[in-house]
Amino acid sequence: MSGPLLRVEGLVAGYGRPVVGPVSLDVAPGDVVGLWGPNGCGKSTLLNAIADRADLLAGRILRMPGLVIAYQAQQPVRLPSMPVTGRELLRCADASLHDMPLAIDAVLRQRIDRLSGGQYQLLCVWAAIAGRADLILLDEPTNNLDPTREALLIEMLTPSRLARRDASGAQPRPDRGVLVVSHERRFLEDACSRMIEIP
Ligand SMILES: Nc1ncnc2c1ncn2[C@@H]1O[C@H](COP(=O)(O)OP(=O)(O)OP(=O)(O)O)[C@@H](O)[C@H]1O
Repeated sequence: MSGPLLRVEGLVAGYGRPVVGPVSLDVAPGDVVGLWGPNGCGKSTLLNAIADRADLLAGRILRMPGLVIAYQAQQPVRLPSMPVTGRELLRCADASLHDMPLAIDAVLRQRIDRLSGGQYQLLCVWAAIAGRADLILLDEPTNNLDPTREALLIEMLTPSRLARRDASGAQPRPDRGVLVVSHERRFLEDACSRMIEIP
């Protein structure tokens, strides 16, 4: 693979009217890129535009041909009644159970509507990270997480954990990228290879 997974050039995005931009950035294989900025500056809107959920009002978004994107929303949808287990949720997301942290393994048999906010958040992040996506978009993934689980999330985002293995299973390849939004600057400094500030 050569070239970036994603290239954003002079992007202005919004909902009928512009709320963010112009912004330019690249996400290359192996990158974990943080988007930081104050509440309301348009971080989620930028992710939404990349995931085709907001209006692209100027500029352009170039995606590697065949790029598979996983998108973790700021508030993962959870209805009052969802009689689905953690394991079934991961199966729907085509997420691997390989190398899964114990904290996630512990909730696999439970119904997702009975998980705590932090348990559900971490499960959803794993569903995005451990699936087949080449580019993973995470919006405020630390929501509801205690310090232990936040440290676990940082570990889940290390390049060696994100890398896919080749056919022999031996050689991890840095062929995936992550774009992560947070208003927590310290988390991004610890988790990301690079940060971009949205004014
Ligand atoms: N669906 C929508 N329709 C219209 N305006 C919206 C919509 N979603 C967000 N906005 C507006 O876009 C602006 C940017 O919101 P956005 O959620 O992208 O900011 P953010 O930087 O992610 O904020 P936060 O840190 O609080 O999550 C805000 O003024 C918000 O009111």
